[in-house]
Amino acid sequence: MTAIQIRGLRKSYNEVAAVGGVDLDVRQGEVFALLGPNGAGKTTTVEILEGHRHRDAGDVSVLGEDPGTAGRAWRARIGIVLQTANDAAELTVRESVRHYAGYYPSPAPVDEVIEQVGLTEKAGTRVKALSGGQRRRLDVALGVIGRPELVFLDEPTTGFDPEARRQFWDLVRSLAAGGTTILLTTHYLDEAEALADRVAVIAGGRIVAEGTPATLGGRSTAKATVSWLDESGPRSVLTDTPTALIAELSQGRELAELTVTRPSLEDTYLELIGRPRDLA
Ligand SMILES: Nc1ncnc2c1ncn2[C@@H]1O[C@H](COP(=O)(O)OP(=O)(O)OP(=O)(O)O)[C@@H](O)[C@H]1O
Repeated sequence: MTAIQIRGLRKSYNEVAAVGGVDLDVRQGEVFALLGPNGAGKTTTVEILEGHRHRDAGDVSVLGEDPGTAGRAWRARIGIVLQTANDAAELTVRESVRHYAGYYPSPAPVDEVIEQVGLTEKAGTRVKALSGGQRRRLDVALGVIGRPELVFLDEPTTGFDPEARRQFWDLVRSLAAGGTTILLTTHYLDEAEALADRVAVIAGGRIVAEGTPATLGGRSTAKATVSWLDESGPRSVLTDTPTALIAELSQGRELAELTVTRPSLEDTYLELIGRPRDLA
């Protein structure tokens, strides 16, 4: 089953193309990450999927409906984690989550969701007294309280400390394990690698690559770099067969400072966005 289907999506702002013909499928139950530099068109695409922005052209289906015309019942099936709304600062965390629960036909238990986002100790604290990272976790709680089938997470861990990021990743994994489809935008390549079943890279309003984090842009078949130190200094060779090369070089002796590396997701990503026109 397809949760999101996009065909030929276009959107311009005053003649400037923000999204210039995007095709994309997100399967039900998968965690899909949309990557791309600032201004690439991620937010525009996501806002169209959320029904918050009109498109100029193309077909879009989200949970079987066109977000441009879908009604309240559809809206209750999706969860949107906004980049920090500043309302309800006087309410406590629990009051705030309870308030949002009232908008949905079958919300999750309030305290369970507060626990899931790691805010149990802050449940009685006023929203205005939360730290930035805690506030962000509350945003997530508000986005998932309605037990959505599909959750949009827009740069969810910006400003999190490393421990909070790991906890947040666990939360995303537990949502995914429960069958929730997740569309994530992020600038953190390690986050995409840790969470996403598939990723797409968008640059200049077009998809320039799509695949699993392991195979994106031919990463899994890329040559390996074998590096070591010999009498003449540091050496490095790019090869398809690192094992054979090391066997030949070492002849049974130790090679100093030996490493074998393949392109990281970040290396591949940077290469992809550096020459999007070649690949489009
Ligand atoms: N309301 C708007 N009016 C005019 N231009 C806009 C508007 N919103 C976005 N744009 C332009 O559309 C392009 C795509 O913007 P978008 O916000 O979709 O990018 P993004 O990939 O989400 O970037 P970021 O990583 O910075 O959030 C940019 O060139 C941006 O300046």
